[in-house]
Amino acid sequence: MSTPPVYQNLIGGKFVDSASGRTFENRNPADTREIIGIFQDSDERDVQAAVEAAKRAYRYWRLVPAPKRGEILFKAAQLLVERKEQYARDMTREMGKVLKETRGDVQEAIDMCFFMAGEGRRLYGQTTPSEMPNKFQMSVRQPVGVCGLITPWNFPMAIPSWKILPALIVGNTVVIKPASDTPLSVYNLVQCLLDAGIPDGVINIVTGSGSRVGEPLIRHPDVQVISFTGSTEIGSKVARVGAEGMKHVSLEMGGKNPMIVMDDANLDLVVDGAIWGAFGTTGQRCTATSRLIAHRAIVGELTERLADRAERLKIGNGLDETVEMGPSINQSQLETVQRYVEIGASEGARLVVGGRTLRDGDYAYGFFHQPTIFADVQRHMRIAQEEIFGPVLSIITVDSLEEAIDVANDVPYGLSSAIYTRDVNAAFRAMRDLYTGIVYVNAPTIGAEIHLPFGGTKGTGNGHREGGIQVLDVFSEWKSIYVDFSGTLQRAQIDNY
Ligand SMILES: NC(=O)C1=CN([C@@H]2O[C@H](COP(=O)(O)OP(=O)(O)OC[C@H]3O[C@@H](n4cnc5c(N)ncnc54)[C@H](OP(=O)(O)O)[C@@H]3O)[C@@H](O)[C@H]2O)C=CC1
Ligand SMILES: O=C(O)CCC(=O)C(=O)O
Repeated sequence: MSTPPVYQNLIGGKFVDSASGRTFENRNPADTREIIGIFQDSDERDVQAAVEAAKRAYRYWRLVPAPKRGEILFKAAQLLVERKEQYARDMTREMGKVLKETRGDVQEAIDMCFFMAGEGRRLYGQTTPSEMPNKFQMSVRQPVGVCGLITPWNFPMAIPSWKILPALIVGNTVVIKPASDTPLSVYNLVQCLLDAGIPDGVINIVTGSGSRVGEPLIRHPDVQVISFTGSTEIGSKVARVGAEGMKHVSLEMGGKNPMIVMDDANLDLVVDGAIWGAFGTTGQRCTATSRLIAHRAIVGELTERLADRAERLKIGNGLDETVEMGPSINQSQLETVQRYVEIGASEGARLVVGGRTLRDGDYAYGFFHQPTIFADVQRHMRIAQEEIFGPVLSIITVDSLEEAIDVANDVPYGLSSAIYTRDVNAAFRAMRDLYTGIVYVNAPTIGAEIHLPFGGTKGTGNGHREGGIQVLDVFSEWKSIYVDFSGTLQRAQIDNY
């Protein structure tokens, strides 16, 4: 076997070893015998050096005209296009999802890069008329400073791009801590930005554990913005620390996404949508369809058809183009799936298909689990309330649209939802009443596009959005500017206040 490549931290434009000299391995979740790379096991000292570098670079980068920053991003997007296939293959090896999906992940980074490049020529502010004669006023966005970005493993390039690119276009500098399961995709993205001409210190990468790298990063007094995607447990910690330091904090923490299927729905569409919504990316999307809320009139036929399709899904190494579902990301995630399967059975849900870990033959060295469907699930069971982040779909039966919407909203999360119906009135009522950040009509809960806001209500986040121009609010401050060109002290101004 060839020696795995070694990746160093990127600090101030230089690739350097961690202060401790320690490293860790990144292995392929479909075949853990394969080491993807050796990465730096960093600590607080490396975070300190990276934040200092980002702080120095900020003095220069914030003054680079935004259209120039946009040109660099545009060039990076072109490089990503050229390297897309290689990066998708790297991502499948480090994360496990199938090639079609990793190509989509890189494509999202490309889209975000072009989108934010264009923002370099907009970054629109406002002008308003003044209450005074001879006075002009406007509001402009200004950068905030050093941004600390903490990213998950399920969208190893897309999610980092949703954070890095808006931060940079506004004029901030960044320190990113990638998920330890998928750091390579962040290196690939950043390499394109470096090759496109991003100056030293504007982007810094520090790899290592959440506790030794993530924590010091969020606590660092010179980090003004924290953008985090991951678990609710860590997200709430980030929020608490951020509040103490009066930082901008943006959190995206998952979902328990419902797909409502009414009795008039096109079941061919539903079966396709539910299979990819639930089992695409092995269920490891925060937008994954994890609850199917089906009308009693069609639930029997739908359950049978879904079970048949799920049973025939080809599971394996995502580099094989015929494979449809890859492994879970790691042993702990696989154990979570197993635990929830046991919980579902013990709660009295009916296991329709799947439910087992795959260990034989080609599966022996990976974290594979069968696509699993439970029927007769009651709305308050744990498998209907808690995010599993694995290939498990719960089917809940309802008798009306009102009940379906009530069940759909009755969870602690509010990221994405879907309704399948041919009744335009039902569709509009669902669009109005589903309390989620994203609603799909006759499409599954996955597949967001980057130029609309992405994020959710309730426990999904803290009110911010990634994607769309709304993401710029996380990475900027508004400054209102008043220019008085009368040459005198205007009386009305004094009298008014
Ligand atoms: N909303 C989403 O898209 C995602 C949701 N999840 C949810 O989270 C669950 C667990 O996944 P997991 O990867 O463990 O999620 P985590 O929240 O632990 O990890 C997300 C990121 O936070 C980092 N991190 C971990 N601990 C800390 C800390 N104390 N301070 C700062 N940063 C930290 C991680 O680093 P490191 O990788 O080094 O641990 C990683 O980069 C999943 O089952 C799923 O429910 C997970 C991923 C994405
Ligand atoms: O499929 C989507 O809508 C995007 C999903 C996503 O970004 C996520 O699961 O974190």
